Amino acid sequence: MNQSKEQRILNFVLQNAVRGDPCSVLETIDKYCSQKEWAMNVGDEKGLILDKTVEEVNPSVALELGTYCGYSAVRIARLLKAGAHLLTVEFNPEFAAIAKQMIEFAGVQDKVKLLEGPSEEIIPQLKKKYEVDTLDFVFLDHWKDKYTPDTILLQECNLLRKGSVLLADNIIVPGAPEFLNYIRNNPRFQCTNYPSHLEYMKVEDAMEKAVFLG
Ligand SMILES: C[C@H](C[C@H]1O[C@@H](n2cnc3c(N)ncnc32)[C@H](O)[C@@H]1O)NC(=O)c1cc(-c2ccc(F)cc2)cc(O)c1O
Ligand SMILES: [Mg+2]
Repeated sequence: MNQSKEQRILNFVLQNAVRGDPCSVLETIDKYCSQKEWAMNVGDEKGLILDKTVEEVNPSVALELGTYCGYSAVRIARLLKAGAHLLTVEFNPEFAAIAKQMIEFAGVQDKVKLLEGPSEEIIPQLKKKYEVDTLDFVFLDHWKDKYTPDTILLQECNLLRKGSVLLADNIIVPGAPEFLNYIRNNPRFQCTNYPSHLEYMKVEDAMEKAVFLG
């Protein structure tokens, strides 16, 4: 049975990146996806915005919705301080299996917990089952029409505290218009827009940062 694109990306990393070196894994994925096959990783340009936000927040507990191949999980985990960890949620079992291997090859598996299942089921389990108190940082990168319901769910589950930072990918492409409307008109969030480009393309995209005001 011929391989999936995601399996080809993983194989290219296993054959060309340096085991245990997260930067090498990120560079190798970016090389493959810009030169050979496009894929929906946050990529190197928007990745810099993600880096700066993670460094600014310096989270102890971070959540990512939409792991895909694990590119942004590796990107976030490589910046986490000792004792900090990332919970990343992916509901497609094939993608989750690829991401698990990507995270382990990069050597960040001790900082990342990959949770397989839909975000709407996992978010309500974070406190009791995954011993989360509150989240310092949330990266929204899953189905774009899930950004709003899951942001509401995070609040209902008391997972946000004053100063929790949300960062959402793909504000322009594929676009998250209802999320933008919700979050920018919600007095409990302070929003900042970061214009950028769609990963590996000259197409305009943007990220939106939203700080929860409590
Ligand atoms: C949605 C995907 C990312 C992943 O999210 C998982 N997922 C979903 N819903 C849930 C859930 N409810 N719970 C857990 N996981 C969940 C899924 O299985 C994918 O692996 N991301 C995108 O679709 C995406 C698409 C584009 C894009 C841009 C231009 C084009 F012409 C075509 C595509 C760019 C991007 O930057 C993306 O991020
Ligand atoms: Mg994305």
